[in-house]
Amino acid sequence: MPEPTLTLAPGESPPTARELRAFLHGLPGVDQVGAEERAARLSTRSIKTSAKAEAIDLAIAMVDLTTLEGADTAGKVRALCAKAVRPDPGDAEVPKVAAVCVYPDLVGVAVEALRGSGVGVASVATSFPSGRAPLEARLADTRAAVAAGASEIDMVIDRGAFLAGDYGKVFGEIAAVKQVCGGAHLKVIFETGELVTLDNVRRASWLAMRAGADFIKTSTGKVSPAATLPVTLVMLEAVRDFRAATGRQVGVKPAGGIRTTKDAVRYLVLVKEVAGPDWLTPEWFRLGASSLLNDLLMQRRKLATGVYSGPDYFTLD
Ligand SMILES: O=C[C@H](O)COP(=O)(O)O
Repeated sequence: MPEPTLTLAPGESPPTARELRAFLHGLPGVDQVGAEERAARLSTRSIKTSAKAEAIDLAIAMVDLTTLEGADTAGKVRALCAKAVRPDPGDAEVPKVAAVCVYPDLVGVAVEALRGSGVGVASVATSFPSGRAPLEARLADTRAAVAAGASEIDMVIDRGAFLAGDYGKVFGEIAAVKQVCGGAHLKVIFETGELVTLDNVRRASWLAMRAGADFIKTSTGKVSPAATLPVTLVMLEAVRDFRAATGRQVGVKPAGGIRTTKDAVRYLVLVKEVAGPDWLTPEWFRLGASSLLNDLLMQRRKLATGVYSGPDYFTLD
């Protein structure tokens, strides 16, 4: 990996567009076949029953429980928040999730419902999911979400600018959003299904981390393909190498299309094998999902009781 010559110290001026391009195109190319093969190999790894129980609880604690529909209501968000704090009303041992993720206008409702619970409130500010709005509008969206109490902001990058090679624009926008985040953590969404190649995923990862991302996130959940194991593998390599180069740890959040316990466990194996156990906590790894939690709860109950409760047992995610 190249030396971290472009890392920004506080107050330091950002790299020029030319420097960024040279840096990002100087990153080693991703061996696409190798990445896919390694992800497939790790995904077949089986884990013992006791380890599976631990993995399920860890996965629950890592969920960003998400609702991002045009039809979302305050009532739906309140119900989701209750579920986030107490995922299984019949079992107080089930951990709470990491955060509830909503549109900016519903942040206040979630903040109120989650007060004192320790569950975070994440908001997809920046004109999610397309990001197609003037920067000022995206910054205003972010400011409003932070002012309403969001502890985490999930921003989308301008994929058009990125694909056109306008890395300076993307860098500047991430840095600007980071600035208005204040104390809120910034997750930067690449929409990897639109980035075409794994080389681009690696470039976007380094670009976002250098611009100040606290987390890098695969997808909005609105574009297919969304999260995949090979894409997440490349992002996990990037955060591992970035920490080795700069000393700063950045989290990873695959999101979109993650629906089963089997999928979740595959991601956890990938985290441990690629980035390492330091990332195996909700502080550094999240699963963005609107309909994963119920499967985790059903599999958890089945492991504990031997009986499969069925999808009707739990309230909707
Ligand atoms: O950020 C999270 C995603 O929007 C969730 O996607 P999903 O509905 O496919 O689980």
